[in-house]
Amino acid sequence: MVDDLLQNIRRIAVIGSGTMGSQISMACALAGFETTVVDIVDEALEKAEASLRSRMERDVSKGRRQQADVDAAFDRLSFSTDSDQVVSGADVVIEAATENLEIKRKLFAGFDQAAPEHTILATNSSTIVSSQVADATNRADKVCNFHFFNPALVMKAVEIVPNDQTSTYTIDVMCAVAQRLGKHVVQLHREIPGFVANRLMNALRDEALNLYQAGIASYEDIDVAARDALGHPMGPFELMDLVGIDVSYFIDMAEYDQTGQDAALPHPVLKEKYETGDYGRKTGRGWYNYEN
Ligand SMILES: NC(=O)c1ccc[n+]([C@@H]2O[C@H](COP(=O)([O-])OP(=O)(O)OC[C@H]3O[C@@H](n4cnc5c(N)ncnc54)[C@H](O)[C@@H]3O)[C@@H](O)[C@H]2O)c1
Repeated sequence: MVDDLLQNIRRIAVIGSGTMGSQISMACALAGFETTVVDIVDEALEKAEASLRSRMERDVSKGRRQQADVDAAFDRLSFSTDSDQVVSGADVVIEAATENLEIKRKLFAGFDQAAPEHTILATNSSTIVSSQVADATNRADKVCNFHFFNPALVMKAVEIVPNDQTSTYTIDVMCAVAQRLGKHVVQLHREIPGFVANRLMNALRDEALNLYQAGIASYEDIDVAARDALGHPMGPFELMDLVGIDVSYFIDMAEYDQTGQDAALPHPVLKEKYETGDYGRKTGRGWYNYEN
C-alpha cells in the first residue's frame, strides 16, 4: 500500500533550511527520497550542511547509524537558492520557512506556478492552517499541513491536517511519506490553529509562565517539576529555548491573527523575553545560558 502510494514520489523539495528544514531534509534523504533543501540565505544553507554533517558523524560514532547509509543520504541531498528550479522537479514540497503568513502565501503562490500539476504542497507551519495558504494556489486539493516536531530527526510524530478541500489521496500519500520517514502519524479530521500537540504544550507553557510571573517558583524549579514530577523529557522553559523564543512568539501571533482571540496573544512574559532578543539556544542565551 505504502509502496503503491509512493510509486511517483521520488523527489522532495524542502523550503527553508533553518532549525526544522535542515533536519526535515536529512530525514527525507535518509528515507531514500532525492531531496533538495532551499533557502534565500546562502549562509543558512552552509550552516545547515555543517550542522547535519556533524550530527550524522556523531550518530555514526555512537553506533546509531551506519556510515554507508549516511553517505548514501548525503548523495541524495542537495542545497540550493533556486526555489523555482527545485520545485519544478519536485513531487512533494515541504515548506519550512519563517512563520509568517505573508511569506508563506507568497511562497505557495510561487510553488503553484513552478511545480508540476501532480505535486503536493505541504506546510510545516506550527500554527498556520493550510487553508490560509491553499487559496494562494489553484490546487487546494493538493495542499495540507505536514507538521514535524523539533528535533525533526529524533521526534517520532508528524501531524497531518487536511483543509476542507484537501483530497483523501493527498492525505494518503502524505501518510505514506510519513511512514517511509519512520514517523507515527497524528491525523486530524479538520483544521484548528496549533493542531493537537502544540495546543497541549502551550497550555502547559502558559501555566508555567503564570506561575513564574506570580513569583510562585523559579523557572528552573518549574522545569524540574515538569521533568522529574511529570516525566517530561524537558521543562517548558528549556523547551522554549530549544524551539526558539522568537518562534514561540511568532507562533502565538499567528494563532492570534487567525482567531482574533485575546487568549491567543503571546503571554506578557514571553513577549518581554522576545523583545530582549535572547531567543534561546540559537542566540546562545534565552532562559538559560548556552554561551559556554
Ligand atoms: N522551531 C520549531 O521548534 C518548530 C517546530 C515545528 C514547526 N516549526 C515551523 O517550521 C517553520 C520553520 O521554523 P524554523 O524554526 O525552522 O525557523 P528558522 O528561523 O530556524 O528557519 C527559517 C528559514 O527559512 C528561511 N526563509 C525565509 N524566507 C524564505 C523563503 N522565501 N524561501 C526560502 N527560505 C526562506 C530563512 O532564511 C531561515 O533559514 C515555521 O513555520 C515554524 O512554525 C518550527
